[in-house]
Amino acid sequence: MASDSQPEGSWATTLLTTLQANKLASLVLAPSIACFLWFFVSYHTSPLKKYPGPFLAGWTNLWRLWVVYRADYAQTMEKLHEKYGPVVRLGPNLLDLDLPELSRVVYSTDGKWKKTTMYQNSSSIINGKITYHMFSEIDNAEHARMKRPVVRHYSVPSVLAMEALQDQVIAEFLQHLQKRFVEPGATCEFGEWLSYYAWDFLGVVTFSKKFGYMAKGTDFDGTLSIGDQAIDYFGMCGQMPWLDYWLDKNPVYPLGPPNLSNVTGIAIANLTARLKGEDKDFKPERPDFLQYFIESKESHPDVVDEGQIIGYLLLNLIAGADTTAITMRALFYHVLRSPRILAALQSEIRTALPQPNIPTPYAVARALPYLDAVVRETLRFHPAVSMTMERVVPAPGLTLPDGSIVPAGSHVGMNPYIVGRNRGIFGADADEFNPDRWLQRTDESDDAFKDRMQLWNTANLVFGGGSRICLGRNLSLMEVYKLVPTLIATYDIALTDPKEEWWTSSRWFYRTKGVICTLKPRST
Ligand code: HEM
Repeated sequence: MASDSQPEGSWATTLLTTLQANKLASLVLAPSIACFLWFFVSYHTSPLKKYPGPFLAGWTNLWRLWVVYRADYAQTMEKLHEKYGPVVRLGPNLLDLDLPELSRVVYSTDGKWKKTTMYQNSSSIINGKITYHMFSEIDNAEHARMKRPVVRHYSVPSVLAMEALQDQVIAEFLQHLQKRFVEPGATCEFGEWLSYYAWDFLGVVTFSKKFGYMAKGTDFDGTLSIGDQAIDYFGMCGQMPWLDYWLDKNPVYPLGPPNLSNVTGIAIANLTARLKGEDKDFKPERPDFLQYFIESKESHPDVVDEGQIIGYLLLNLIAGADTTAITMRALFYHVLRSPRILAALQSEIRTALPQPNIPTPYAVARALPYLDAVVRETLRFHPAVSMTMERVVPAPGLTLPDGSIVPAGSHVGMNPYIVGRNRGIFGADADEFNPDRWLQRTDESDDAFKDRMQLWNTANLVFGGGSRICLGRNLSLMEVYKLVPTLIATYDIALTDPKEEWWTSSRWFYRTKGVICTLKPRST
C-alpha cells in the first residue's frame, strides 16, 4: 500500500528508488534523462520552433551533419525548400533562407553580421596556438585589419597586371593538351586537366612557380586529394564546430584532415628564396601575389609578418584553385551536352578569335555577350560553394518578409545554390541550364533589362557578399573568361559520351568528376 507522501504509480518515485538501489542504472540513466530533458526543453522553448523543417533538425545538429556526410547537401536543401517554403530550420539554432531580398542585409558591410563558429575550424595550429586567417576569422574588426593590407592586390587593375603571367600558363596548357591528346588522338580526362591547370595557374600568379601538375599529368604529390579532404572536413565539422577541438585541435592526437604540409613547405620555400633574392623565376616586371604581400609587410608592418604572408599565400591556393576548376568543369560539362549552346558559343568566339592557340586578351573576352551569358549561367547553376553561409543575427533581430522576427543570436544563412534557383527571380525554368536567360530579350527595353539584371544580382551569392565577399573573385573570373574562349577557339571539344552523368559531391564545395573528352584541331 502506498503512503500519502508517495502516491501509488508515481513514476518519479519509482525511478528514484530504482536509481538508489542500482548504482549502474543511475550512472547510465541519470545522464540520459538529463540529456533528454535538456533536448526536450530546448526544443519546446526555442524561438525558432515556429519555423518548419525536418523534425530531427529541430532537435540536433547531427541531422545536418548526416546530410553533409551523404554529400547531397544542395539537392537535399532544394527538396526541403520545395516542401517547406523559403525558411527552413536546419538545426536547433539555424535557419536556411531562400530570401534573396535579404541578401544585402545578411551579407552586409556594416560589420554587425558575424560569421558563425563553423568557419573557425578552417584555422590551423601554428606554434601551439590556433591561428585564424581571413576566411576563418569571425571577429569582423580583426578580419578588416587582416584584409586591409592586401585587398587592393585583388582589384581588377592588380589582377590585370598579372595578365602576362596568366598567358604564359595558358600557352603551356595548350602545349600539354596538344602533345598528350590532340596529336595522338587520345581521350582526355578534361575535368582532371582543368584542375591541374587551375592549381598551376594559382602557383604562377601566387609565387611565379607552377606546382607541376600539368607537366606530370597527375596529382603526383596528393595535394589535390588532400585539398578535397580538407574542404570536406570543413563542411562536415562546421555543422558541429566543437567537434574540431576533439578531432583536429586536440593536442594529444589530432585526428583532423590531413594537413597541407607540402603546399605550406612550398609557400615557405618561395618566401625564403624571394627574401634572399634567390628566386630565379620571379621577374619584377611581372608582379605576383608574393611580391604584393611582401610590399604589404613594408606598408603595414604592424599587421603583416612572415607568418601572415604564409597565411595569405595558402588561402590563395586553397580557396582559389578548386573553386575555379569546379566552375570551368561545370561550364564545359553543361555546354558540351547541349549542341545548341555549344554552336552559339563557338560561333561567337570563333568570329572574334580567328586564330587558334593564342591566349585570349581579357578585354576581348569580356566583350563577348554569349560567353558572358554562359559564365553567369554556370555560376548560377553550379556555384562552387553550395552550402549555407552562416551568420549570427545581430540585435535587435532579423525581420522576415512574413513579419516574424528571428531573435538576435540565432544563426541564419543563404546557400548560393538555393537562391540561384529561386523561381520567383529566375523563372519557372530555374532548374534548367540556359545561358540565354542572361541576354536582353527582343521585346525587353534597355531599362527593363537593366532592372532585371539588378534584381538577379540580389540572388547572386556565388562569391558570398558584403564585407566577407570572396577576395579572389576578379582573379577567378579573369581565369575563366580568358581560358574558355582560348580553348574553344583552338579545339573542337566533345564529350566521349554526350549523355555522361558525372560524379558530384555537394558539401562546402560542389565537387565533380568526369567530363571525359576528345580534343581535335578546330574545324571551322
Ligand atoms: C569561381 C571561383 C570562386 C568562388 C565561386 C568563390 C567563392 C567564395 C565564397 C562564396 C566566399 C564567401 C564564403 C562565405 O562568406 O561564407 C569566398 C571567400 C573567399 N574567397 Fe573565394 N571563390 C572563388 C575563387 C577564389 C580565388 C581565386 C581566391 C584567391 C585567389 C579566393 C579567395 C577567397 C578568400 C580569401 C575568401 C575569404 C574572404 C573573406 O572572408 O574576407 N576565392 N569565396
